[in-house]
Amino acid sequence: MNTQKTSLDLTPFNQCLTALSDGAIGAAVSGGSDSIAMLTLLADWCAQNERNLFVATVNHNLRKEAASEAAFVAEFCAKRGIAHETLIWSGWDQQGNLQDAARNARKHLLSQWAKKNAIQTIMIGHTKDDQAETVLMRLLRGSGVDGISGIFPIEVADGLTWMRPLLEYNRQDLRDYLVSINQTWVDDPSNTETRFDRVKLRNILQDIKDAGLSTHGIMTTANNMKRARHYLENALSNAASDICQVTGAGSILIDKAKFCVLDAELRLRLVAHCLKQISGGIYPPRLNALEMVVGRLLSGQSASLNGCLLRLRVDKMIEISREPNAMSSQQGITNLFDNVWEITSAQKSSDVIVAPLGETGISQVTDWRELGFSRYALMATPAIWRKEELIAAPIAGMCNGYTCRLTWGYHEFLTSILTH
Ligand SMILES: Nc1ncnc2c1ncn2[C@@H]1O[C@H](COP(=O)(O)OP(=O)(O)OP(=O)(O)O)[C@@H](O)[C@H]1O
Repeated sequence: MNTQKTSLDLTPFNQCLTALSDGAIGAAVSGGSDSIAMLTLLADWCAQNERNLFVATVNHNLRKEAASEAAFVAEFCAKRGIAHETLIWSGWDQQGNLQDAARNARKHLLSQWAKKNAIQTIMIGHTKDDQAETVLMRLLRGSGVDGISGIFPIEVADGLTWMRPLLEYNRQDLRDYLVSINQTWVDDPSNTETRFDRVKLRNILQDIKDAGLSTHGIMTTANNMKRARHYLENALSNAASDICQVTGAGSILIDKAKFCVLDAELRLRLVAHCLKQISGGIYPPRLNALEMVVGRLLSGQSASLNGCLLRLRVDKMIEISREPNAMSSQQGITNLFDNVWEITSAQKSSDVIVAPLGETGISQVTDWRELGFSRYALMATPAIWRKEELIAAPIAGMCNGYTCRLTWGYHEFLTSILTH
């Protein structure tokens, strides 16, 4: 246990860390007060518990001060002998919501960094204030039970554990603590830019507090919703084990007759979970898009969402499969393909391209019908190409020295329904 004398009650922090598994710990640190407070506490905890700590700062390349903020974190780490890396994002295409795009990119960069350093758990500095802002924002957007249950102290996504050890702390208390130990931080000017919804809500929450009202009820609501969410996830897990099958071609089959009589909430959840599983997406689809897709399925029509195709087959099964045009091709056989396929080969393979089999590929494969997989599912399985020439399509039965394995199956599909 951390025994350092501070004005801060370390019980919630230490309690959260009891759930840590072995191995290296990563921390996402922007240089702001929340993540610097987290880093300060973590550095002490890791030193006392002889654990390896790695720190990353994402430079979103959106403000000129970002490089000096990353340097501030790097300097903090250098003084303490902690490994630090700055991860640079240069990918905003000026489309959609900038804050959402930056958050998604950050999560992706942090995941890659963690995998490179064999980090199992990434610490994030979200606080009670972030929780209140998030719940309010989701209320305004019309979220369901999951959204209103807010952010979780521990979450598993993209093969990693994301931990928020400061979720029980107020930002002001963390700042007071930093001041008390003479630790500075950097203030990100975009945290006060009122063009962002989150900043508007932050100011509204402050007005509520200034008016003498407590915002604590927001946390209570979030916790009540978490309980309801837990119940719904269990119900979904039971329903999915009854009506779903996972195919070896990476698609999921749902018995349409049973789907139609399923509770409306469970129908939405089931489709969302299938999409998340198949596309490897970190974020679930938006509720209104999901409702539209479920409506189409109930009336026997096909739909497309989150890079997946949903269609009714002649055998009255709904099949959800990946869409080939949503998958990126890959030079050589290096990482997982489309996040889910593991490909191996005995021969040198740096000159080949891995891309979905697609229309062009499947027309060159004989006997695929005998394998029992649908054409749509097979077209979204990996194929090995040399220029335009198809070399192998292992799942479609054309191996030529290559093997291909789906990294998830029925068991993973069911267990990942239960998020906590
Ligand atoms: N640029 C970044 N690099 C690394 N981690 C980041 C970055 N931005 C945010 N994070 C992580 O996500 C958490 C929540 O981010 P958010 O944007 O809500 O920041 P915040 O509430 O202003 O926190 P902070 O005061 O630490 O910047 C941060 O505490 C930190 O752990």
